[in-house]
Amino acid sequence: MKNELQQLVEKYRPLCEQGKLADYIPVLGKQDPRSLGITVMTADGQTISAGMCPTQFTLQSISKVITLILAIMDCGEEEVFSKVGMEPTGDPFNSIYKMEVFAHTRPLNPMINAGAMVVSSLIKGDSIEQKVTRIIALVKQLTGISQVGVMEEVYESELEHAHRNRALVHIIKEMDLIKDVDMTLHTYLRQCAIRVDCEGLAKIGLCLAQDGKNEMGEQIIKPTIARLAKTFMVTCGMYNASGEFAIRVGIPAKSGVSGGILAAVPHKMGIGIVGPALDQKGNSIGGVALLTELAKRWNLSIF
Ligand SMILES: NC(=O)CC[C@H](N)C(=O)O
Repeated sequence: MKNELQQLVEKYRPLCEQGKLADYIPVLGKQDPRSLGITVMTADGQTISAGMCPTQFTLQSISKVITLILAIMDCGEEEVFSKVGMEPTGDPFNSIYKMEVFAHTRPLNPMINAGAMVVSSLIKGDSIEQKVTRIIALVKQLTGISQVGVMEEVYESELEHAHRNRALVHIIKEMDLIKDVDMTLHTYLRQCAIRVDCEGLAKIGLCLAQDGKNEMGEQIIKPTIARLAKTFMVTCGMYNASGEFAIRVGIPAKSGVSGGILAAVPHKMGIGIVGPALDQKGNSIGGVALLTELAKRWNLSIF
């Protein structure tokens, strides 16, 4: 298995040169575009890693899955879904288009930036710090990494250029979906800058794959919430490439502009990938290719 993974990483590493770093967050533009790595953690207890990847990277949009889980734990499904919908948009993650043109009363889903900011505002805590500490606590519990924290450099870098997210947070304020604009924006940007590694992502994936039970068999997330998270990953997890990804790969997955991909193969394995060079829709170009071939070889599609 290790050799096979290593060969696949080597096969797709050259493809990374065709991708582009997410330089709209300047610090992310400094990553090595040729790095690509993967960790697979199986339900029967094996952990296999291959490739070369940054030892640590930020969750970015992958954090949207974690905060959705936490907000539902905190407030319940009913309250969360009174403020954010369940439908894919078919638009880029930071698009303002549908928020405006169709005068929706709430963002279409929790995996786009507007929806994720509404979700972050629902997390219990009286300050940015309290909310983010609770998000980090869940990430620690899920990944088993004790050193989880915010990569301040990435947070600062994004904050300086967060014009579109500032626009979106004001739109959701106007819709009366959040109370505090600054608290919401900063909580969201800090959750995006939480540091993880490939193994951590694979662990989160395995926990979701096992209906909320971690590798020790402890129930960390209720099965109903784990199911909900996986369903959103299938319908909206890969931005406006989610349809094609479901057909070609067929695994619940969530990507981030750091090049990370979190994937959960029900009852089989969790997969963590990072490859910072992105395709046009913002997904890791090498990571998606790697996962596509892996899904075929190992027959991983849930469909
Ligand atoms: N797709 C992403 O990973 C986007 C996350 C990023 N922090 C942003 O809001 O733009």
